[in-house]
Amino acid sequence: MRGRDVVKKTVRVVGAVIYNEQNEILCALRSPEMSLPNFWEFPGGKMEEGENPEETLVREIHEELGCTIEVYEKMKEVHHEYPNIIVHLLTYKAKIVEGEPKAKEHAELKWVPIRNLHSLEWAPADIPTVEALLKGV
Ligand SMILES: Nc1nc2c([nH]c(=O)n2[C@H]2C[C@H](O)[C@@H](COP(=O)(O)OP(=O)(O)OP(=O)(O)O)O2)c(=O)[nH]1
Repeated sequence: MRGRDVVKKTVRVVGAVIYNEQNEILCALRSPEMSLPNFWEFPGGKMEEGENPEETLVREIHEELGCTIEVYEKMKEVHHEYPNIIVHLLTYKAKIVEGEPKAKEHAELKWVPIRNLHSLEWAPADIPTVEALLKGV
C-alpha cells in the first residue's frame, strides 16, 4: 500500500474536565515519554472494549491520578486528525469525590482558573472544550 493510501487508526478517548470549589480546572501535562509529548490535556484515556465513557474515566483517573471522580454531563465531542492517528475525543465534567490527585504518569498537574486556560499549550483536540469553558458553556 502506498503511504498516502494508509488508513489512519481511530481511537476513542475520554477526557475529564475536573473542577474544584474555586472553579479551577485540573490540567495535566503529557510527559516526554507519552505520545503527543509536552501538551496539556484533560486526564483520561482510551476506551476499552465493553466500557462506557463514564467507566473509562473513573478507571483512567484511578490509574493516572490515584483518586476517585464522579462523572457529570458531556461537554464536547471532537474528531481531530493528527499526523498519525484520528482521535475521537469526548469530554465530561467531573469532580473528585475521594483522594488527592497525584501525577503518576503525567509530567505535571495543576489547577488553573478557567480564565487562564488559554495560557497553556493544549493538545489540539482539546481546543473546542477549552473554548467552551472560556465562553462559560
Ligand atoms: N487522555 C487524553 N488524551 C488526549 C487528549 N487530547 C488528545 O488529543 N488526546 C490523545 C493523546 C493520545 O493520542 C490519545 C489518548 O491516549 P492515552 O495515552 O492518554 O491513552 P491510554 O493511557 O489509554 O493509552 P496507552 O498509554 O495505553 O497507549 O488521545 C486529552 O485531553 N486527554
